[in-house]
Amino acid sequence: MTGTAAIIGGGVIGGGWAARFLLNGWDVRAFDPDPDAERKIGEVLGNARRSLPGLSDAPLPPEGRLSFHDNIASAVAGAAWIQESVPERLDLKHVTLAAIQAACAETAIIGSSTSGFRPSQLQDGAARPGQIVVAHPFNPVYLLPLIELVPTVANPPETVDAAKALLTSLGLYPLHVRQEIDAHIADRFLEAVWREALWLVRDGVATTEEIDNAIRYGFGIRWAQMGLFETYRVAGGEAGMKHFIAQFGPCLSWPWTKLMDVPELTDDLIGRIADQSDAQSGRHSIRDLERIRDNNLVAMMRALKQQDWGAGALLNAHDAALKPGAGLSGGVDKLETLDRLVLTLSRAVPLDWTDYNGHMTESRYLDAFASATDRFMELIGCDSDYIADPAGGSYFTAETHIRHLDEALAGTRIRVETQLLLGQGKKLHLFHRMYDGDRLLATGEHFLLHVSLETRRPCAPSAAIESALVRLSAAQSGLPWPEGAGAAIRKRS
Ligand SMILES: NC(=O)C1=CN([C@@H]2O[C@H](COP(=O)(O)OP(=O)(O)OC[C@H]3O[C@@H](n4cnc5c(N)ncnc54)[C@H](O)[C@@H]3O)[C@@H](O)[C@H]2O)C=CC1
Ligand SMILES: C[N+](C)(C)CC(=O)CC(=O)[O-]
Repeated sequence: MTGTAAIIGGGVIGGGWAARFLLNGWDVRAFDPDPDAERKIGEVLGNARRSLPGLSDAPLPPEGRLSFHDNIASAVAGAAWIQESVPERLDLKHVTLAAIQAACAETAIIGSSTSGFRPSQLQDGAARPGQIVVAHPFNPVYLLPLIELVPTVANPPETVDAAKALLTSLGLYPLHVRQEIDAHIADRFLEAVWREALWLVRDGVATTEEIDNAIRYGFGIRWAQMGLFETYRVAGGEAGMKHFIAQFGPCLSWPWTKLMDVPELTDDLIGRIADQSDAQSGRHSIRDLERIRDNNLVAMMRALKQQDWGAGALLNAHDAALKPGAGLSGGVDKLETLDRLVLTLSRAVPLDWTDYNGHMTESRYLDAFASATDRFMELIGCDSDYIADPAGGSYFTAETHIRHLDEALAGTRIRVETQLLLGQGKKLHLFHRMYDGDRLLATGEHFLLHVSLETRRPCAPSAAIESALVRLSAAQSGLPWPEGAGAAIRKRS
């Protein structure tokens, strides 16, 4: 699903929304009175371009077009989704929503990024309350999937369903908050933890760094994959959740927690927090910290993809839904249509594929070529069913030669085209070329043998695979022998 979105307010959050829409193929029309807005959104978009596309193992649609507008009326023209992300002041939100509704289509959905206001507060006095919902994101919006979608009874169910479908198509997870409350669900947690942390600093119990370490070396990692209740279920052991609550319930009462009291934000406390934060992180610029955060988030979420768990399972489901381009076999060729090189891989370079030289690291070239080979095997019929069949077999790689010809940076959209050099009996000789547009980045030459998975010895493939190879050899017979094929590393004079 693509279309046109309007972003009203292009700061930290509006910029993130713009990037999320653009990189999922939507055109974005932005309005922000700040003369620096274009630069700021451009910087957020730069971070998003290097991190979001590679999070997906399927190709994202071509990037949409970003335009800047002098006023709200011009920005919202033709937009199917309008995201309001102006500062957190109710009077400003009301004025902004009124200006949006005066000019936008009645069918458009207006999402507000508000962290704390209830949707009924935003709808109060609106021309068409049913058009406005809370769509509360998490920073960075281009990477984190959670959106708290908070409607009221004024919103028709079709609007809520349409909002969910649209947000899901952007790779987001719309958590439908069924009962509106101040600060929704997630910010209630964040504020509770934040209050406790403020007390710990105020009382001199811990520094900002010690508090961050207490989170990131322990329960923070746990929360990222199982949340709170599943984590505590495990902690209850075989005796279960009731035992867990009986054992730890008494800890909830004073003096262990100060969650209900708010420490006074005196100049002294604010100064202490700012000084400690400078000592902890002042050596990094905010842009550096954003990049470090994005690298870590991508690496963690890609690890969760491998486990098909939590946010990783969500991302895998999104990959599968991307059309064309579901997983390994998506967005690439089908054998029936081939009379040329075979497109065997189309994806972006993930952040965790890059190294200390700032470009795609060497082992990932083999990773990409191995995926291309897997896809080629699928195309000729050596797919998971064939490999699982006791009478079947598989291909084992016997020799590989990779040439690194040009650099690929994080986010670069790469594709691999494959030439069949030999497909005869048990022998399979492939030549992969990796491109960024017309730029040849690398070649991979691979010699494989078809092997019986029972005897572990080379043997001829099935008749169906042999005939697919014959068809493909004939289709590619006019292609010249690739430059660089058959070459080894020669002694240089
Ligand atoms: N920063 C965060 O961590 C999160 C913030 N939010 C919510 O997102 C909203 C925006 O917050 P941030 O992006 O952090 O603030 P911000 O201060 O970074 O950006 C606000 C932007 O709105 C622009 N603006 C001011 N008046 C405007 C107007 N009349 N029309 C259009 N644009 C106008 C400003 O120039 C600025 O670029 C708030 O409602 C906030 O609660 C939601 C999730 C996380
Ligand atoms: C601090 N905050 C309330 C603005 C935070 C959020 O709304 C969500 C987030 O990204 O942490």
